[in-house]
Amino acid sequence: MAATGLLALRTLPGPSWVRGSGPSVLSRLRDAAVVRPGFLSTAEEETLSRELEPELRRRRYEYDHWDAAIHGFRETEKSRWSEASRAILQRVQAAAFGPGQTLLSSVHVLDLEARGYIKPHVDSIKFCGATIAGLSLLSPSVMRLVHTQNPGEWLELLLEPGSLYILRDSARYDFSHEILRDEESFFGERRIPRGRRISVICRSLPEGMGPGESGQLPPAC
Ligand SMILES: O=C(O)CCC(=O)C(=O)O
Ligand SMILES: [Fe+2]
Ligand SMILES: [Mn+2]
Repeated sequence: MAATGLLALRTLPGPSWVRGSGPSVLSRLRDAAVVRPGFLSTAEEETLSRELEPELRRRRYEYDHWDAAIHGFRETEKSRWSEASRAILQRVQAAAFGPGQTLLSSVHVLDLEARGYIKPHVDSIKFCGATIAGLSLLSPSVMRLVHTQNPGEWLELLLEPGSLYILRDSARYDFSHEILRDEESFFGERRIPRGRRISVICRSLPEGMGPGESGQLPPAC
């Protein structure tokens, strides 16, 4: 029994927080769709949510028109951070971005209420570069990636509080991403009940765009 268990473990096609439609997509996106569970310590999670909470609370949740990608959310673009949070964001930068990549000067903070969700979309290639890196706080959620040309190819990422996800290159350009609504929030067979979730998202600038030009960016990507 033990030997069979070990063998099964060793032949699993990916880590237990990434699932996919098959071994090919899992291995192709191994470095392009990455989840690092426990990236934040509990103290770091608290640092971020304590800093964000008062700013978010001033805003109302939006339940947009039918064609909007995000439902049941409030958000802010934040460029001034406490020293403790800056240290966290620097760790994200070191973990997710290459030395040649410039980041958007403000960080996108998105607060999804428990019944909020994000429909499939690809972030604008005009305003965002090759890499998107997001920290998740408060509630677990499932992010699904679906190949835009071949919907039979998909990945699901289990985003626990304190985790960091990174989407880059093919995962960012060739796949849509979405955050599943509570009724559909399953990671395989496993039900992932959705509560309120805050994400803190860093993005690179499109290649060839200098940091000086980022002042003209729209409020969200
Ligand atoms: O909340 C997230 O982690 C992703 C948000 C997102 O996809 C977006 O704002 O474009
Ligand atoms: Fe997005
Ligand atoms: Mn967006």
